[in-house]
Amino acid sequence: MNEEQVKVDRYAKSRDAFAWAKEVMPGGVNSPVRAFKSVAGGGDEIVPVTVKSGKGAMVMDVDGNEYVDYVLSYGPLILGHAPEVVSAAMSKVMRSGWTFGMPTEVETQLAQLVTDVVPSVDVVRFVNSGTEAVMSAIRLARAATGRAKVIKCTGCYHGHSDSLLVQAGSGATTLGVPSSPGVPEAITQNTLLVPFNDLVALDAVLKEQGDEVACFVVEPIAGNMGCVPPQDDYLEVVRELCDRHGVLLIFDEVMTGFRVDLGCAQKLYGVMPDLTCMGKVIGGGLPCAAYGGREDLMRQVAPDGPMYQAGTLSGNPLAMAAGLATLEVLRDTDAYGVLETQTASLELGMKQAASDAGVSVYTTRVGSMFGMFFSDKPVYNYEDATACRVDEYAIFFQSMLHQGVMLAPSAYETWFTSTQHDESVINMTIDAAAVAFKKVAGAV
Ligand SMILES: Cc1ncc(COP(=O)(O)O)c(C=O)c1O
Ligand SMILES: N[C@H](C=O)CCC(=O)O
Repeated sequence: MNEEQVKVDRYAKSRDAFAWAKEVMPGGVNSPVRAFKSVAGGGDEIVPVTVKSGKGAMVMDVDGNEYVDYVLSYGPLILGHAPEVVSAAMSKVMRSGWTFGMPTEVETQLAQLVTDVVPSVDVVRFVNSGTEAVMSAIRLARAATGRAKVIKCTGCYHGHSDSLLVQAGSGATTLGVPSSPGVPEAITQNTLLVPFNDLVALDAVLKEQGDEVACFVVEPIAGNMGCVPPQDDYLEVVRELCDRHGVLLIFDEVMTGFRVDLGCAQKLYGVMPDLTCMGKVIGGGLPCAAYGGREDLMRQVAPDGPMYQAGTLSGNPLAMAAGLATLEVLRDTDAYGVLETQTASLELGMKQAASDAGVSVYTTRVGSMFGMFFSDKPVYNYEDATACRVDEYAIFFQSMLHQGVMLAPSAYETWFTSTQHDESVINMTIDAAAVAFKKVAGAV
């Protein structure tokens, strides 16, 4: 599509849909990043695309435009949109009732699979969102240690619970709201911050306040300031430092869990946390998350123990069935091999296209998590990530959108691929990127 065709409004129905949405929802959305605010400065007047349907690697909007999707609902859809096997599993549940507030066999089946494949998880509790999973794991860490303080990394995002909404990544960075009004200082004063990938800073905080710290919570691969993998032996040394100070280590694997390996990032890197938070892929695209870990810790959760945590829809049969069907495919097929090959060729193609256009980018990748920073330098932490040229990302995003490639509407989100992102859609993406990089080069 050329520039003139783009000007003929191919987003007319999305524009109308969004105008209506804005009247009745804050910003017209139910999660801030969806509002396209941080990519509005790319030269064109754009509105968030309103989606009608999705199949495989593609999403379709209300105007009938099709896009190769690298958002994938921010990670859950590792098998692509509407895979038959997941839809069949959900249909079965739909015929026999989908919430009871009583135990069902499907939740135990999913719990069994999770505890079988995630090395550090002996016992698991299902909840409805990643936010709840991390909030509950921290409550458990505080209950188990009798300590109040929590250490988190700048730029890591652990959901929107009050005590963790401090220098958080994702939408909080995108919108320039490092911490939100409405969170009293009394709540965040127990949250200590260190940069990701910085062992010296963690060591220093632990030496000073370690005996007051309940846990260090970290994304093993940071995915909410773009995709930032851990350096060399970062996670191993983190484990040692936590042990030295009696501090529990919580891996927030809401994004990485079942995405980078069936055994999650902990298996990939061979470092075992005390508690693990899971979300996204574990529910196959339905609202579902979980926290789990060492038996002695998890037995402190009510009703086995005193740490209270509950949920009306927790372990919801529809979500359990979708999650179980998804994880079974991941366990029984070469899904991770396919994802690795396809995403490696995406990375290679993007680097080449950028270099051909003379645009400097720094790419990162772990399996099907991909990051591309408009930067001359490597990105190891939040400071590096926020120094990138986000204005160039906005131009790139808009050009990709017009050419039928849906990227996250923020420079600080990870790109995801699915098993359905085959050679043809990857090649189409790389061709579009060649045009988009030229547009960036022309604009600067
Ligand atoms: C690493 C991480 N933790 C926690 C969350 C919060 O999960 P949710 O949005 O399901 O509450 C997210 C994503 O939003 C995430 O990426
Ligand atoms: N980065 C967030 C989760 O991983 C994106 C989801 C959201 O905030 O809507």
